[in-house]
Amino acid sequence: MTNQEAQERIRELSKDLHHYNYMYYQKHVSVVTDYKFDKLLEELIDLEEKFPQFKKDDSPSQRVGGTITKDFPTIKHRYRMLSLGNTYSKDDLLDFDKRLKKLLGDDKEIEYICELKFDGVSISLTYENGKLVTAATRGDGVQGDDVTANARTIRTVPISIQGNSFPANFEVRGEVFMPNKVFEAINAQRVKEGKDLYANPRNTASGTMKLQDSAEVAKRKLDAYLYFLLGDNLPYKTHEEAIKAVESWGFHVSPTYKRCTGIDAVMEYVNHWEKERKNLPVDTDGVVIKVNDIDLQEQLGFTSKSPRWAIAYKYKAESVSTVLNSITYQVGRTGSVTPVAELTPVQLAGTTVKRASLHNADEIESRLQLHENDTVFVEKGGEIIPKVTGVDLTKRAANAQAVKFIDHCPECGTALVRKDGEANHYCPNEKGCPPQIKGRIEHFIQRNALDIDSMGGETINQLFEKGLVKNVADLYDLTLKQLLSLDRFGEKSAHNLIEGLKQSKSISFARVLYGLGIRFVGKTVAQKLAVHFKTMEAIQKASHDELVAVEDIGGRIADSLIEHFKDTENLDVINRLKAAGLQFEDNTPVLQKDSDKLDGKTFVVSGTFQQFSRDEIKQKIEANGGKVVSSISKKLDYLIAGDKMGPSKLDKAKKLDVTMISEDEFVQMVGGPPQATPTAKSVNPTPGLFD
Ligand SMILES: NC(=O)c1ccc[n+]([C@@H]2O[C@H](COP(=O)([O-])OP(=O)(O)OC[C@H]3O[C@@H](n4cnc5c(N)ncnc54)[C@H](O)[C@@H]3O)[C@@H](O)[C@H]2O)c1
Ligand SMILES: [Zn+2]
Repeated sequence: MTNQEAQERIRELSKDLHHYNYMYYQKHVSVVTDYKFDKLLEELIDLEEKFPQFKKDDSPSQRVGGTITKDFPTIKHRYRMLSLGNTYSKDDLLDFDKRLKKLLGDDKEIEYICELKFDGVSISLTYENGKLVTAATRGDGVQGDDVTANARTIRTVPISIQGNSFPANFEVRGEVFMPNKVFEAINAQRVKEGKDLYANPRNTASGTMKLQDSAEVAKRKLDAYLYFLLGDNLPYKTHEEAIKAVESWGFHVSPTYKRCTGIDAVMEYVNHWEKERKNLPVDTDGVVIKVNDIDLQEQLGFTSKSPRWAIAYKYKAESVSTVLNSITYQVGRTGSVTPVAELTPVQLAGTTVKRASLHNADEIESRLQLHENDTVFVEKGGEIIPKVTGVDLTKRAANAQAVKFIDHCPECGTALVRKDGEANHYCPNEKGCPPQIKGRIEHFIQRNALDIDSMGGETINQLFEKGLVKNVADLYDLTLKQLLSLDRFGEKSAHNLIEGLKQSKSISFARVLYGLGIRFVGKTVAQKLAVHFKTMEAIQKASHDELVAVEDIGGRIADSLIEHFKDTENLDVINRLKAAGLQFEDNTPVLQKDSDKLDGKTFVVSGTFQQFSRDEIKQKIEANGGKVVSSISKKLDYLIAGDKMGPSKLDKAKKLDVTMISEDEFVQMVGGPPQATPTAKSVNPTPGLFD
């Protein structure tokens, strides 16, 4: 390779790697596989070693890959957060062990701690006097994003540590991840909603940690494993002791770590988990091998990017090649079109793979540049949904045609549209496109909406095919006779369905509104709209300004509502549902505002009370302008402590110095029990459930 070629290649590699880093850390998207990324980085490091004159200070080989964003305040790390040297080769592990022995000038077997390498996002948590004060992402290693509010939603991250055997100031580091079960459930829900699938748990976890709304983060049920303790003058001599201490303070430490003396024992651990890791509830992409003795760690020190006393051995994602037979296109409830690769069946990581996700047009035409009958590589992205990762160009026929994304809906023939800035194509034929119509009916009858569980997908199919149901209002015109004309539909099923429809007439307005499937009107939004406007009529009449004045209703939602009500067919459906007797008025009792005495104050209610039920006390707080929250934090104004309050609540409140008041003190604050509420008390049978 000439100097010029090397310079050119280094420039090219640096540019690509910078781009992949940007996409991975900022956009939570893997443009290439980790394996490919690591190989390119290795090539760059290699070239820079041979041609050091072309190595730049800002080369991806010299810096931790992440960056900070402008969406969050920045936190400067007290101790730099580094990356790890990594390898896919077992020989390199032997070299690593040899290198360390040489550096230490001692031939004695080294004691290592092996841990699994969890595939998520790194997090740094700092504690002062046992209280969580900050949580930061790794960022560029020097400073990271302040994601404290989001980290607080992770149930296994203690906000306050029990006991008193911990250092006054310390930092713990670990990995925030999304358990595979949670990831699958989220994707299953997205399928139902006709939305794009998330690619893998790691990117979903990293995207989730960067959400602005921590209530949304809480719903995503992230978890965290901690694996590193830092602080000044800590008493621990080994990494293992430190980890055990971290565990004893109530942090979530994966029990999979193991002390291994000598590299042979390390190899055994690596080999054991290569298969076994597939049974874990979380993705792992390798093993991290750390020198156990902290003195030795200090002797070995760091390079610019990673500690010399640790290395990551990464398992190669299993990949197979197979033939792409065709591409099919699925149209979801919202009209979004998802391409799916139909493959010659092949065995992969224990299952037969026949289909793989292709995401969108860019994936097909730009990233993969698929041609007909290509031989493609398939990997299990995050071990779950198989994914086409690349094309074996050596097997491509000379005359193969490039695949073009369809331009018309495969279901109804309407020209597809793609909105600016969106990756997906949509079929705009909302009213006439069968999967969209059927999808809307499925949405309407689901458990969170009208809850008509006597009706399944197959029934909807038949009703649609026979022309009996074209929209949700048609459901209420169905007759017993029509139902009995359906295949495999007996008396009993027919009666059940009619009964289900009848019962749905008492379902609350908020759920009916949600069931209509208006774009962007999810469960919470529907609830807010129903409570605020009380009637469908009022919502229909509301102006854009009036809509966005409601808490949590943004411009996009308002636009969508206004758009929906402009359509005469939609109005017709609403009117027919009304005529059929469905609820279009909110009848949750009107809360009378007593005063503004508690304006801006937050409360946690815990235990049981003499004069109030918990719901009453909550109503009273709100009626006086206060807000009820569910968890005790430093920022909390008052904890109203009743009888049988949970001891952990009490402890926490004391630790955080939260003001605790009794029921009587609360009554004095607002004056008298609520007038509007009935006398019968609904005592909460399980104290602690509410808070
Ligand atoms: N596919 C892509 O486009 C793309 C782009 C950028 C980076 N990446 C991937 O990310 C890697 C670089 O990321 P990185 O710098 O975080 O390095 P890394 O993933 O190789 O290792 C360091 C990280 O491992 C994590 N970790 C998990 N378990 C751990 C444990 N038990 N002990 C210590 N650390 C543990 C920590 O978060 C730590 O920051 C690349 O090697 C590549 O595989 C992929
Ligand atoms: Zn269509």
